[in-house]
Amino acid sequence: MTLLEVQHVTHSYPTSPRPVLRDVSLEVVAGDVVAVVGESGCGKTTMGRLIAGLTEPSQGKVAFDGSDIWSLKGRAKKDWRRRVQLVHQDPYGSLNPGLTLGSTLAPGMLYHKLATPRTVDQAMLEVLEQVGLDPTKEFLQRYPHQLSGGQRQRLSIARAISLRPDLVVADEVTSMLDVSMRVAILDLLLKFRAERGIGFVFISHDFGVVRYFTQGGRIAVMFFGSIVEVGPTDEVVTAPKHPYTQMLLQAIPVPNPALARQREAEEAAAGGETERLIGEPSWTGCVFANRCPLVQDVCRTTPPPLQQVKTDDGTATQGHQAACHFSDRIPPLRYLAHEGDGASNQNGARQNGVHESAGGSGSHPAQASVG
Ligand SMILES: Nc1ncnc2c1ncn2[C@@H]1O[C@H](COP(=O)(O)OP(=O)(O)OP(=O)(O)O)[C@@H](O)[C@H]1O
Repeated sequence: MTLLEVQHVTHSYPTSPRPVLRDVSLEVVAGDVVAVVGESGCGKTTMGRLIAGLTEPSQGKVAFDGSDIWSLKGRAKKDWRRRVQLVHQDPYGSLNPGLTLGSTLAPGMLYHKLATPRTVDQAMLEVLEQVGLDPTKEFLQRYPHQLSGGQRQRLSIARAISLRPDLVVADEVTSMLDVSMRVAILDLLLKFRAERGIGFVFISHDFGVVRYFTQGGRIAVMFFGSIVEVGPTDEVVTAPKHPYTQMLLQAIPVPNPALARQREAEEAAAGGETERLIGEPSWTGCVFANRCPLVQDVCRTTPPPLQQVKTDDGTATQGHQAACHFSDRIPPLRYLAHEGDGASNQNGARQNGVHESAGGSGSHPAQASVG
């Protein structure tokens, strides 16, 4: 069942010279996880705010459970407000410093009738326990500044989860945490996904984190307000069909030192990646044309539509789309970030003080960053 539909959304801020989102569409099925990944300023947070109903799109529609969220009224609106929750990048900014933890959690549960004044204390203690915080009445008396960064993020998650949402928009939820906390927070969210079937729109600039969180889900890659590739996580990370996705993946550090040195040498011989990574977007043809290593004349004049990619045997891959005139000519990835990472990834996890459960898959979120 489709829970969320972003349909042809274009969005401009009054002060922005160009739209910050351009004809963006995205679907999230109930219980599914879809990541939006791209470099800083590409429009990810704007997308999250539109989905959470904090910003109204200039054009296009955001629909939840089949209804345009901006047409909802009365009980349906109240219900939608509970069912879609946003967890921010900055737990410091999203929590009221003047409210105790109890006063932070209780009002939402009472307003949505998920607890009564008699049961709310017990309900809050249960939520604290579920997110790994101290489930005691004394803890509920604390203020946000008395918590560590990781505890504050757990509290933000508690506030969202306490309302029993169907969809959580998680916007850069680990970016302000040190590496030792990242995996724990990601695993906590994944636990809620597995146990409660909560769907996620997971926003991050960090492809390593995205790959870890969206196993079995989907990834949408955004470049300057446009989705340039979307598809199942496995396919996008192993066989990207847009040069920008490929660039982001190639930027993930390779844990194997010999491979890393080889890659550096090849990049230096090819003139380096830096020039390409700082090129301005093109506004006439393909948005990526000015940075693209494969650019052709047509790319500078004609924007490529987001369309089904072809697999090697010529069949279209269900749900894997790319906006590139030459997506069938993208060469295979030269270096996969999980290559040769068995022991070295675990060593990296130890060095970084991160527990090892995330290292074995070769997609350790402490090791990869883009943008
Ligand atoms: N309220 C606003 N008013 C005007 N411009 C804005 C506003 N919010 C964001 N922008 C601009 O819109 C563009 C997209 O910003 P957005 O925060 O959505 O991107 P992002 O990918 O989340 O980046 P970051 O990770 O740095 O937050 C940027 O150029 C930004 O400067």
